[in-house]
Amino acid sequence: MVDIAQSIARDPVGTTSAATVTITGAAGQIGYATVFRAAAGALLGSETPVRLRLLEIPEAVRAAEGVAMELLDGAMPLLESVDVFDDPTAAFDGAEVGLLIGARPRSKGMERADLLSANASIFSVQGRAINEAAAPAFRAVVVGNPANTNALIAASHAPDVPAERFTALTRLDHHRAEAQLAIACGVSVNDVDGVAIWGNHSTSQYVDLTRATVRGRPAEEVLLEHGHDRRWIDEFFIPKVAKRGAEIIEVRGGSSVASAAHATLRHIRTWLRGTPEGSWASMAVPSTGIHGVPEGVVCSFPVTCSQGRYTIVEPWAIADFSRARIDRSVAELLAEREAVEALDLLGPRA
Ligand SMILES: NC(=O)C1=CN([C@@H]2O[C@H](COP(=O)(O)OP(=O)(O)OC[C@H]3O[C@@H](n4cnc5c(N)ncnc54)[C@H](O)[C@@H]3O)[C@@H](O)[C@H]2O)C=CC1
Ligand SMILES: O=C([O-])CC(=O)C(=O)O
Repeated sequence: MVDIAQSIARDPVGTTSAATVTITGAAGQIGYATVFRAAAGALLGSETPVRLRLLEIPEAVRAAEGVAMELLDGAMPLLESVDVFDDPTAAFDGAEVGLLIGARPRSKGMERADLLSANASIFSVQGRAINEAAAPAFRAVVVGNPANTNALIAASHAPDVPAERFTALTRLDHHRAEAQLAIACGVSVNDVDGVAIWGNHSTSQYVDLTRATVRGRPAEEVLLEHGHDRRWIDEFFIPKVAKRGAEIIEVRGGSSVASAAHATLRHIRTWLRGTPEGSWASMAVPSTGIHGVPEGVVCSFPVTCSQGRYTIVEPWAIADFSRARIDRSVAELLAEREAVEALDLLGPRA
């Protein structure tokens, strides 16, 4: 079977064959915000037709059918088909891309760690379904929280699918960091580059500006000109980005939806279509032991992408300032791993 990334890379202008995309939690908020844009070309490009397979729990299947009806009502030229399932194995049949969104969101006052026991079992079931039914080229992004550890669980139950195909979403954090950096420097997001998110998609994440640039100059130098020193980065900027999810819940009255959908689409699009020359994105991926992060956790790193493959950026001399923060977030990932091991949720590949 042709890998969808190679197919897109080979023929970016017109005759790419349809891709099968499974979206879980399709009747939920992020699902609803994602499916229409996926059907309109924002996921795989405006040349690639899509076959959407929507997975929901039985209680929400009717709502998902309503979403499918609306998709049909859009008369969307790229939408080849849309089907609704409550059986994970049927939903992942032939899937080349999986957007694993379906899970409970947190509400006011909850930490993302509180979702571990509520959501983890979903991903063992889906990992097994993917192992059984997905296409050989399958790639997944896990959005449902705690996203990194849910991706680890899914991968552990899918031993026949390469582990590196299970990733988790930290692109939203990456976008948040770009936006806050641009605001602090009074420039457009188009003028900033090189931010990186390390570790867990949680408040322990390390938002790294050490390689970031603003109009090609070191971001820390430009921030200083705007009155923002290293202390400001540590005490204001990093927590601002890491706690943005809670701030949105506080202000909007519900967790991030459209920005999460947008980041999910960009994550897959970047993976399949590549990062611009000299630039990187942040993705949570199974650690290879690189950058001092042990194997056995799904950790966010700066990555470059080309032809459907991502590569964690080459190790650089990480300052003590950064090292301590990366290690703290990795320690949290290791603790989450221990917690799911204790719940017996890791599968045969663990
Ligand atoms: N990684 C990230 O950057 C972000 C992650 N999230 C997470 O995304 C997840 C979804 O958020 P929302 O869409 O706002 O929640 P929602 O409650 O609006 O929708 C979740 C949907 O998932 C469905 N679902 C639950 N269990 C399922 C299963 N086993 N199979 C298929 N579908 C299932 C529910 O029926 C519901 O329709 C939450 O866990 C949230 O914390 C949210 C924002 C950002
Ligand atoms: O904070 C939450 O619960 C939702 C989320 O993951 C985010 O907005 O980053």
